[in-house]
Amino acid sequence: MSLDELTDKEQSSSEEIQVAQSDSKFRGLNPGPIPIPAAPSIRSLVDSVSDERLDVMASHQSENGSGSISTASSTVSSIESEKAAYEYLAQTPIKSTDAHLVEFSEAMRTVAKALRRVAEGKAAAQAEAAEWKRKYELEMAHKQQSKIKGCGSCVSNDLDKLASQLTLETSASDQLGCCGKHGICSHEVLQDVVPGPIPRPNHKMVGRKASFKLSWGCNGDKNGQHKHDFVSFEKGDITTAERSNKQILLKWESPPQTVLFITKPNSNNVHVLCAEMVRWLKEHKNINVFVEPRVSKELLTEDSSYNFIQTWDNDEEIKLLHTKVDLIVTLGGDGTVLWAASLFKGPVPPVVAFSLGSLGFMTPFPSEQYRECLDNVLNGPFSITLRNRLQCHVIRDAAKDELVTEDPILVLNEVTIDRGISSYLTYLECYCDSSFVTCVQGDGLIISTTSGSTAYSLAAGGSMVHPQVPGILFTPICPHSLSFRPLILPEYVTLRVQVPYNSRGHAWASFDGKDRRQLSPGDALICSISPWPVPTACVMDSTTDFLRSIQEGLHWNLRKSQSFDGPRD
Ligand SMILES: NC(=O)c1ccc[n+]([C@@H]2O[C@H](COP(=O)([O-])OP(=O)(O)OC[C@H]3O[C@@H](n4cnc5c(N)ncnc54)[C@H](O)[C@@H]3O)[C@@H](O)[C@H]2O)c1
Ligand SMILES: Nc1ncnc2c1ncn2[C@@H]1O[C@H](COP(=O)(O)OP(=O)(O)OP(=O)(O)O)[C@@H](O)[C@H]1O
Repeated sequence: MSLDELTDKEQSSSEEIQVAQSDSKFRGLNPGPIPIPAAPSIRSLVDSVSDERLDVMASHQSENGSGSISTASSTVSSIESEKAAYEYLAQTPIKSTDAHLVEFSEAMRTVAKALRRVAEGKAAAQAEAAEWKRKYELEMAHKQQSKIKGCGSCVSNDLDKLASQLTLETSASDQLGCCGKHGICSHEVLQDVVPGPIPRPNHKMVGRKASFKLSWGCNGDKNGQHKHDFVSFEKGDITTAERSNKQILLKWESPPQTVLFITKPNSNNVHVLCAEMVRWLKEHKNINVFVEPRVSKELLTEDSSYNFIQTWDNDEEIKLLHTKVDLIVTLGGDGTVLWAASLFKGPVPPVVAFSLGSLGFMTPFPSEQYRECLDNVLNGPFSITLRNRLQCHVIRDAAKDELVTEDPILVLNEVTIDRGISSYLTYLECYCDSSFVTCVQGDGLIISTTSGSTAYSLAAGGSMVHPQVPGILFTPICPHSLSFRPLILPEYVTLRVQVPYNSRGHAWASFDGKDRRQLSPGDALICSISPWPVPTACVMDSTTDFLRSIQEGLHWNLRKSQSFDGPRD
């Protein structure tokens, strides 16, 4: 076959070639029949080897240091392999036979496979490095917290459990219950006098945060206790009769004293209601109130009698808010709940979300009845939904040798990786723990919590999932494939999304619809469930509130009933 014929043939066989390449690249399995590559395709194979060479060179430091790649039959240097490929090309006469080409294609495939394996090893090493960094940070946090008075053994247990969760060996439900067998103690990290801004003279000193206990129970369950051993092996029988998660109740053990308000900006309704609620809480419940700096300024400008409100001045003080605040009240829509959650990079106090938005999926409390609702919550007990968050790390290829990586970002809804302003398909390699999942070619990918399942993931065709279901949703955005169905993965996995070196463009990650970050070829995003969920108060209970939201918010399965008259069996 002449070169001209080969060039003509390339057009028609390009799809086959792409499939063959992706087989060898991503699965490392027997790729099946090999299409005969045309001359320009040989060139592209060499180019792809060249691209991957960069990857291999970059990964030498994190590999065993030998600077060589081990394959089943031989050890090949990536640079040598490329050189050899070019030499081979130079030696191959234009009138080479199909057999030569097939042989060459096989050789290139073997090299590509080996390079791929090295690239995967590198990505795994990066993921591992990120985990170790987090463990180190945990250790530092542990040291800091051990200075703080409280339930010392609980802190250490908690951190141990947290660390073990990071190694992805325990389920979230196992972490629960540090102080008591059937609940969670809230007072591991509290101290008598908390650091922070100096209170104004007429401020009541905040001593300790309110103490509470969580218990698990459901209607008709008399003992109301959570069974930890939900999988037991007795007399040779395995049973799952006792479920890990039942409706969770929060019962105050000491009265809550401090409430933080987070409010939607630029809304007059919200502003008026906030001013009214703040005053009511102070005058009728003697509650200390924190508001955002913007709101503090607004209220004090209007009326100096609001001088009892407290606020913060900088990020360091925000980091301490969780040690002072018993309850968060949000006034707005779902976006305000997301905003409130984003302020807390660690533990989050229970959130009471009042609906002042249009949809209000996570805002079940009616603002008109705020007195009654707040009374119920302040007195307790009340049901909560523990909403998992995803902890996302961006790992930069360019910063692979640096000790300090970017801070993790916590999302309540989802992290989205999309094509941003690029007009090319996103090209993303996805791994779940150490297994290759798939390669996304389309507009992007949504990695969502179950709370986020009714947000962007839903719009992209994902399932709606009850927020207490322990899972992570993997939902493609406009995949250019006929068979890419969304997945739901277990909560204990770590997902890694990598922009491959041979990607045509950049990808963009956004976190709960905010904080867009560019991902360049070689960069990766690593996500796992965070140990810090967002506890949201329920009006009724988790399930009733969820069903009410999908029925009233989304008009789920709304259809006129069929009339009685008409044909019958
Ligand atoms: N095509 C889409 O549906 C699409 C596109 C971009 C972003 N979003 C969503 O918007 C969220 C950010 O919300 P925002 O209020 O800051 O932006 P926004 O003001 O653009 O509002 C987005 C809409 O999504 C709704 N929403 C948010 N979280 C939800 C949830 N968990 N369940 C059901 N509905 C939910 C909100 O009520 C609002 O109506 C992102 O996390 C993402 O899920 C959706
Ligand atoms: N306290 C806040 N500070 C800064 N931005 C906020 C705050 N609260 C909410 N936002 C932002 O304001 C936007 C609108 O908020 P929200 O979604 O609560 O209102 P909405 O759009 O009226 O309600 P819905 O989402 O139900 O339609 C969101 O993008 C959110 O991130």
